[in-house]
Amino acid sequence: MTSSGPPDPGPGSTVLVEVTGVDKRFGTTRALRGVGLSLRAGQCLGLVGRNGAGKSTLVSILSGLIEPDAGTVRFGGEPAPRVGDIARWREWIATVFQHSMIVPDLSVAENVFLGNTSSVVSWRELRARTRAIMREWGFDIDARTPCRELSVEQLQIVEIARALARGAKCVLLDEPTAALERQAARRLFDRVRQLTAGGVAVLYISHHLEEVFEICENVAVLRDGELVLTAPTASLDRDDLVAAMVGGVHRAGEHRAGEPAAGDAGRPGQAPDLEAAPVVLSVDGLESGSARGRLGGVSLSVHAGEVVGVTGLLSAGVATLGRAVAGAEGYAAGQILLHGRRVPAGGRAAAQHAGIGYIPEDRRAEGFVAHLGVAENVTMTIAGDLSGRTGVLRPARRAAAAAPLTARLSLVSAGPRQPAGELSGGNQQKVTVARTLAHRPSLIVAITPTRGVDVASKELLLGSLADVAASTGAGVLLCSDELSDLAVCDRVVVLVRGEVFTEFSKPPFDRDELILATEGMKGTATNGPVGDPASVPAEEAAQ
Ligand SMILES: Nc1ncnc2c1ncn2[C@@H]1O[C@H](COP(=O)(O)OP(=O)(O)OP(=O)(O)O)[C@@H](O)[C@H]1O
Repeated sequence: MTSSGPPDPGPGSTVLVEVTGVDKRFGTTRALRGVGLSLRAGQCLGLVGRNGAGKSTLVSILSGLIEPDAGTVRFGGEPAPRVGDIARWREWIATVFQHSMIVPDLSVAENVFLGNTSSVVSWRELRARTRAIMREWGFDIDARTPCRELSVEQLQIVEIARALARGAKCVLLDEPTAALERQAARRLFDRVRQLTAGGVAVLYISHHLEEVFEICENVAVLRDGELVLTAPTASLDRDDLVAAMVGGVHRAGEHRAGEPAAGDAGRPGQAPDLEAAPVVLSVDGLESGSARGRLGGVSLSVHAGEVVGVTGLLSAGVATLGRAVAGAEGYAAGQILLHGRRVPAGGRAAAQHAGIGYIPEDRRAEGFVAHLGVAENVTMTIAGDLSGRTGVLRPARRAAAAAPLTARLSLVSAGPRQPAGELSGGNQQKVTVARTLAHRPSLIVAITPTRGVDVASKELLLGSLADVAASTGAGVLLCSDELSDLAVCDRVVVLVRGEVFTEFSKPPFDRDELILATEGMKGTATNGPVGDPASVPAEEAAQ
């Protein structure tokens, strides 16, 4: 099953893109070593690997953004254009990145043909061509709409349409469901099938293995920069994939040597009566008019040692609630009390001072300082304690203080001094989490904390949050639309249109009931609990 070179093209399937022996170094980090793979017409190849395995580096090379140190990229049997000749590169490959490359102030048609027009432009013509593409592929978006008015799903469609307009034969989708709701993710799967049926090759990068099983014919696994497995998805099960990713036999519930298992910390000893524990957080009648999801009078509480999940659809106000409690945004009415004391509204510094740790949704904007080293980021909020009376804080002391936290989250870096901005996306998220854990807050607000984190690290991350709650008596407010995150919670509050719709207070929580509740319906349990990977079909996992 293991192979390091490009897999043999099956009969009748044309190899459109072929990568052989690709190496890429960043300083001392060997991000890719001798990687080879093929993208074939009409096939969807999944690309998976742990955080830092080299997926984004390979995507950047395939997208013509960076040059490999060694190895070749061939399009249709010919050497690829030189790096930088973006126009010719886009005739073969177009990438839909996690962060939208759409210009919000331009219309759909302008974005579809952005950088793809001769100097004399007939907008009428471009609109007509955009309409033709939308029609051909069954996309339903008006070519004249300004992109700022579109949803995340529609923006993705515009990016796919842009790829098709350039005649790209291969489309790379990098974590495409990360910001999509369940139904939108399902529609995306249909579009991927449509693309492959039309002869397009798709490279599908995801941490959601269920998605890979659902839509990819083949899957390639990167581990520490090496391609360790390429195989038909039908010949593997989830455990095989995880084993290839982590490098060893990994069965559900097992963990790597030296890493604490999620189960160890999942709900250690199940604190007998959390309701009787003192109230850490009390949210009272919170109202907000936030454009990202309003709140219409939300009240809830979190007790010491308790992990309370908050979930709902994208616009239900889940992130708004988390951001307001963390002091990252203001609110119109209501109050937030920590240990009975009112927390000033809308000030992150004041909230942190009061004891509220924050794992933000947008780690790039709020989570870490890119040019500072890993250890400096992790210990940023405890620098005063570490330097003690002398006021001198040596890098070695920072590194020693950060080490247990980064090890616990299995953070991959070139060392404690590596700038956080150079880390892979998932490892940047781990820096954010480690920093929050470091200052031992009495309440942790985490918003979609496992987004972009690999499947094995998710367990570690969630386990760490639960462990902190159990061992220090901190409260955790876990705001997430990923149902599998909620398995670690003691209670789950479901928001619908900015109001508390219902509460689940007895784990394990039934995923079907949770889904129904997020849609504003109440049902009867029929299926397995959340967090059981075997029982979470792709549409739920795609949340
Ligand atoms: N510009 C850079 N400078 C230094 N190191 C880098 C740079 N870009 C990537 N790396 C390193 O290369 C390795 C591979 O990173 P890459 O982003 O490709 O991983 P990934 O598989 O995409 O991870 P994730 O799942 O977290 O997004 C990591 O160790 C990362 O720190």
